[in-house]
Amino acid sequence: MFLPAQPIYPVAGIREIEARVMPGAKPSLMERAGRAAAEDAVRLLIDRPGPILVACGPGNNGGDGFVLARHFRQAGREVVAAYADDPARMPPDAAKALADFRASGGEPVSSLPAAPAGGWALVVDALFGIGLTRPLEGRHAEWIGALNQQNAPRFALDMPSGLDTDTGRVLGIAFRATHTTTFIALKPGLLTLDGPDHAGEVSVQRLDVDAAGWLPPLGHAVRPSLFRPQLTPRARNSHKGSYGDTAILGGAPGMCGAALLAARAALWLGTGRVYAGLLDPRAPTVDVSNPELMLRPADELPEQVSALAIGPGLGRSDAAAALLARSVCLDRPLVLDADALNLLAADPALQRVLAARAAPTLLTPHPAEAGRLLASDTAAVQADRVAAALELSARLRAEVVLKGCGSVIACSDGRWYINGTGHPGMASAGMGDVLTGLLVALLAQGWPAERALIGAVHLHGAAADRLSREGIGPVGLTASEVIGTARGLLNGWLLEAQRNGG
Ligand SMILES: NC(=O)C1=CN([C@@H]2O[C@H](COP(=O)(O)OP(=O)(O)OC[C@H]3O[C@@H](n4cnc5c(N)ncnc54)[C@H](OP(=O)(O)O)[C@@H]3O)[C@@H](O)[C@H]2O)[C@@H](O)CC1
Ligand SMILES: Nc1ncnc2c1ncn2[C@@H]1O[C@H](COP(=O)(O)OP(=O)(O)O)[C@@H](O)[C@H]1O
Ligand SMILES: [K+]
Repeated sequence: MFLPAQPIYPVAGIREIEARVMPGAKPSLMERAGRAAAEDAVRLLIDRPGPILVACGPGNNGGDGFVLARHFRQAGREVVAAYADDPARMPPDAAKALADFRASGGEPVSSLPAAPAGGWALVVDALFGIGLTRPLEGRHAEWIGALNQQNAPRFALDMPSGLDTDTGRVLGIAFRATHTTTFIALKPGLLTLDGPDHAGEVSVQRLDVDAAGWLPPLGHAVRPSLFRPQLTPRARNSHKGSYGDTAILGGAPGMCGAALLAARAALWLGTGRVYAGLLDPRAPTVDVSNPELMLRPADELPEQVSALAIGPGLGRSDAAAALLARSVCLDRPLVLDADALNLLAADPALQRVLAARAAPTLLTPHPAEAGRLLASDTAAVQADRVAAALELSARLRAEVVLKGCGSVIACSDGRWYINGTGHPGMASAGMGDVLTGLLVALLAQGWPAERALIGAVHLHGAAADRLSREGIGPVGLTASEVIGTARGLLNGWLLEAQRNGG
């Protein structure tokens, strides 16, 4: 279960690795890629008779497509390869793949044929991979539009054509794959923004290339192995002081629920004692469904907690700003969320104080909050989520999660992660507050900042995924429901870790 985290490389990294593979290596990378993709495709073809359509593009991605097409031809399968670019401009490996396809008796057609009566058995996109440099238009865009209409499994080689490899942005139009086989290693664009909607199920074919051996990766896809060292059993001889105290600050008039959600999440995830400091003078003094919580006026909280979170339902009043300024000065692990981030964005002096903190700072912005913090906007952040998260992390010397589809976690030393759990059912009010509560709970129990952030983000999404599998979501999933399931999952991982060697 605790599989190693998979490396992720942007285009520049893949190119660097590719350049280090011995030029004359046999079989060539393209032969390996086309064959490996064909092997993955066989799985998609089970019980699907009929011809395979392979759309090949002008570069090496097209070459991979011709290798795949040749393998299927040689296996006796009917294949139609569509190719309408200029063979004179083909890179040498791709030209050889085309020649080999012809030598096997195949001949490409130059327009995209209509589907046969029984439909295609499989539609393969070998138009563009990591070499896409600009938005697709004209014939290429038309082909992709037509391929997306086919009622068959849609299989992308390396990248769905039209998806930007480094950012997951759609450049004009993009192939909507049900499955993608990507070569050498994962790429950010498969995992964040529009990537997951276009890549479908992703399989990595390493092609016998030891990518991490050539180029130590800065990026990884999140797996529980990244926080496995924290999954240790509780000492029998322990007490509530052993599991930390935490305080959640927020709860302005009309927004107490946000702070209570975070506080509940912190309690249910194992914090020894949880305080909620509420700004609303008419806030409840007890949470009847969780009377374990200690509700206090925001300025009457103990300051010596193990970890602190500020932001859920905080608002932007003067009192909120004063509370934030005080919190930033406490020498404790500190999570900033929601309006704490908005107040911070408007206060450059406070940003300098924050960046000089000795204790860990963790920021949990969604794209709009990240845009304000970077003095840019949501669109600029979404245009390159990894870069935006890294910039924020470096500027404020903080660990950052940029939330949304494929949450990006950036660390101030330049390493980054993309989380794969979670779904659009989480786009519902209060979900971010629950993440803040999970995170501060792990910090209070002594998890180091980076592992706590990775663990909380992964757990949050995994809990929502489990609920969805049970029919609780995606539609109508509530943030409260995620809390109990997250508790169950964390306990499950703890048990699993003990079974696998304590
Ligand atoms: N790296 C590896 O280790 C391995 C790589 N392999 C494979 O090679 C792929 C990378 O190949 P690649 O570099 O030839 O790029 P690719 O994606 O085929 O496209 C480039 C072509 O598209 C063109 N073009 C670009 N944008 C365009 C647009 N909007 N509209 C129209 N044209 C556009 C561009 O032309 P230009 O920009 O020069 O006009 C050029 O002709 C990689 O994804 C993988 O599949 C595997 O074989 C083995 C291991
Ligand atoms: N489409 C999605 N896919 C995966 N996770 C999502 C998606 N939409 C929202 N989420 C997650 O749900 C949470 C929403 O947080 P946030 O935007 O702060 O909401 P709120 O302010 O309502 O609490 C984040 O952790 C985010 O990553
Ligand atoms: K492709």
